[in-house]
Amino acid sequence: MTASTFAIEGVGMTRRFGGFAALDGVSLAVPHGEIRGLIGPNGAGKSTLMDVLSGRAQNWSGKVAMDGRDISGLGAVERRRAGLARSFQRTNIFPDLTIDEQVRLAAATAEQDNSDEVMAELGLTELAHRRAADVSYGDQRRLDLALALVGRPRVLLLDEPAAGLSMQESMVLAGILRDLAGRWGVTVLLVEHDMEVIFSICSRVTVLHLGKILADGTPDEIRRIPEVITAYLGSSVE
Ligand SMILES: Nc1ncnc2c1ncn2[C@@H]1O[C@H](COP(=O)(O)OP(=O)(O)OP(=O)(O)O)[C@@H](O)[C@H]1O
Repeated sequence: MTASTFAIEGVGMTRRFGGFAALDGVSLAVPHGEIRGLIGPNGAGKSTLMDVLSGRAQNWSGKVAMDGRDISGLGAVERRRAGLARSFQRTNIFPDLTIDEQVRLAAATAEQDNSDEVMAELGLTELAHRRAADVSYGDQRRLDLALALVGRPRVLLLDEPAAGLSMQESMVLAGILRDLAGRWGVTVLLVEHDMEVIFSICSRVTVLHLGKILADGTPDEIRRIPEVITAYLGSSVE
């Protein structure tokens, strides 16, 4: 056990492109075991924030800590070894490799190889020997999630895992994620445009707008904020 209550914490995170601040002094702390939603309109800075937390960003300032340990100086691979995994907005798979090959490849960068367990949890065992290009889009999204989950990371950063899925497929994926995160004790930061997914599995939601935090609260609090209603929920709250 550590003294810190926060599995992942970013303090004063700033990233500029020229004179433009894509991320402008953002601080965010996610307690152990929480599934935190991160929402905001296109260009709000969500992917930039994920880049800074995961170690992919160059030229940023501020601090990132896991369990209270400053990991700001670590690169993406070192952070992954430290238990911080990330999935990407666009599918990150190699079309010509089999599902089994890709999961094992991802496991090579993690501390423990639990490929079989992850494939079973995500319903990929039956498809393990098929090429990624030959399975359905929904299966590919579950493979993306498997690649992030292999090695049982302590913290998982997910960038739109439900993108392109039907409502039903999205809710199934959300259920798998909630169940696994709960059983494995994974802390999750989830960027997702699908509000049904966000509101169904997140205990708190942070709203990012123009590189700053606009609001932070429970799903019930967030769904009453006028900017959120306008951007995501149409004119009615109910
Ligand atoms: N490499 C880059 N060079 C210049 N500007 C960039 C770069 N990457 C991001 N930006 C700008 O930074 C801002 C934040 O982008 P970011 O991708 O983080 O937003 P986002 O909230 O993830 O958006 P989306 O929901 O569309 O993915 C945008 O205005 C974007 O144009």
